[in-house]
Amino acid sequence: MLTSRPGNFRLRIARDILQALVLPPIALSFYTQWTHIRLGYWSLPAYVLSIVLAAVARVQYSDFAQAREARRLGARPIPRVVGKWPGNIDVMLRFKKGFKKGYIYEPYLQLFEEYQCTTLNTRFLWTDNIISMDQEHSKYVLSTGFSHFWRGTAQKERLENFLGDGIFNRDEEQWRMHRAMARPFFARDRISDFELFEKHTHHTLAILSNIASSGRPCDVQDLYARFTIDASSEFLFGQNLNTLCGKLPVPGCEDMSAKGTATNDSWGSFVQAFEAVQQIVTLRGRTGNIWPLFELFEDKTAPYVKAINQWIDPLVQNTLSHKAAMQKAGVQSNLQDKTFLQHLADSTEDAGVIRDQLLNILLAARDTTACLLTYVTYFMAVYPDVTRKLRQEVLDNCGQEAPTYENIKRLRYMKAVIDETLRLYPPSPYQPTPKQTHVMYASVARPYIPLGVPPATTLWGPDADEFDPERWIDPEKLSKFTANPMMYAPFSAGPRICIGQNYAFNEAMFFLVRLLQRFDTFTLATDAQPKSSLPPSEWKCGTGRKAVEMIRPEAAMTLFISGGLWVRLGRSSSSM
Ligand code: HEM
Repeated sequence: MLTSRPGNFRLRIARDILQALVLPPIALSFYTQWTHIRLGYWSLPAYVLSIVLAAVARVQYSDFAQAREARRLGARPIPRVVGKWPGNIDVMLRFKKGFKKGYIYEPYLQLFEEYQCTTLNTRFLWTDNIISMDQEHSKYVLSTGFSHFWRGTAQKERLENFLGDGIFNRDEEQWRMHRAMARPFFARDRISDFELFEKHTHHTLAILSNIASSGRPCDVQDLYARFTIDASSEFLFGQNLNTLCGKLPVPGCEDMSAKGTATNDSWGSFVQAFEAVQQIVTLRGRTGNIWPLFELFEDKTAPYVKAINQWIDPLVQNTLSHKAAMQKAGVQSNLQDKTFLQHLADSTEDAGVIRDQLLNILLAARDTTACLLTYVTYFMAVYPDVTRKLRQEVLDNCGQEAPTYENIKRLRYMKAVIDETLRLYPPSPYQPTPKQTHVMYASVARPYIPLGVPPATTLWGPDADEFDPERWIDPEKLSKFTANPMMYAPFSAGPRICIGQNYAFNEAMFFLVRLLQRFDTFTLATDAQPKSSLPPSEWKCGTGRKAVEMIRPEAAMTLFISGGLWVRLGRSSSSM
């Protein structure tokens, strides 16, 4: 049931090329033979013309069919981007440059502003691609109209080698099965296992204290990723990956990885590969459905996936060996005593499936919560008043003790800081969701656009791009969100809503309590930041967050800070 792999991307592009470039000349050749027309010198131009005419006819027919369908459904067509060059190639090139040099989401924002709308069809190379930051649209795609949408073949083609059979890359039966299998492991008693959080938090803080006492800066983005992967691997797979024990990036001399920094050891190789492959699949998405043309002779993800597998396969093998040993010994354990990985192994012997699901969950659990903690730390560094207020709340409610579930529920200001951070920097900003059945949305990338642009201002008010945790406390400010909850959905919505949301909140809040009990100042260490990752000076002339940003936010499947977040931590005198 689990192993039906989507088609090979080379076969698909070969079929497309055949349809576009070979079939029209063949049809013309049959026609000329049948009608005994001799083309002579005109053969070549006629064949070329047949290709062009067939392409035009295909596009015209698709437009006609869409318009007819829109009339039938009483739908309003989505405005199309009209570039200067055929196939909107000029806009594509502008996007490429914008994503490389500009501020995050800028290419999308510019288009929305140019066309004065919140949903647009970019129609690169005559292929519909809908981008939207419209809340009603999101609600329909993710929730009320869920059954009309799916991940679809295009996404699977892009991600197959990386995420394969995992939950993010599957639809319908396979997705339902993954979700049903994972759900019991996120029940409240399991996700409130604070002993586990304490163990990994303690380890992380010991490292931070050691670095802080020497006055050195630390790339907390890298450290938080180690913390989240160690905690979640033990929580879900019963195995501590112990990445916190590895070598740490050294300020000023560390190589930049695709996202942050990476050490030159086994963990570093995994990180390099894990992040590089995310960049490649993001680029594939931005290139449109012709991306296989650039990978005809090599699947660019292949070497990285190989490196990831080398790191992850021992985990899978351990699980299968454990299962075999249990079976041999005739031991039957119930669900309550199993880890998620053991439960998964009970349903399949296929090491590939186990590996894929493992990787999907690690991606979900590592990068997202690490991103949240990284951006909260960024804001604590930029706004010392926020840090002071957070710390006071922590000391008032928890003193120097490890927080309990009940303590955490009372930390209203901390929850507001987290919500505000997720509003400005949603760790998982895109959820490509193409249509499955007849609806008037062809395919949807759903960028969250929380910045200072007109639509965001219309939703959140004139201070939309400002970091203001009071937005989540002050009743008048909060009423904006309560009247329209879809304007804030960092965990997505509908049947595919994040399954780890409460785990993430518990983990992040637990960690922040312990962090603030020990440290009271956070200072950005731009001297340690790799130079190429600093925000370009021209950003200062921009608007909204771009003008004030002291780091460079970027997105490749998940959000991150280019080059990492380097900070110096000041130890509180009242700490343990
Ligand atoms: C701040 C932290 C987190 C954020 C912002 C977040 C956000 C999201 C979003 C937006 C989705 C939908 C993605 C899509 O449809 O493509 C999602 C799905 C998911 N998340 Fe999270 N997530 C977080 C933490 C976690 C953690 C810690 C775990 C597990 C330990 C987790 C597990 C999952 C899983 C398994 C899915 C797939 C659900 C499905 O397709 O049915 N997430 N998350």
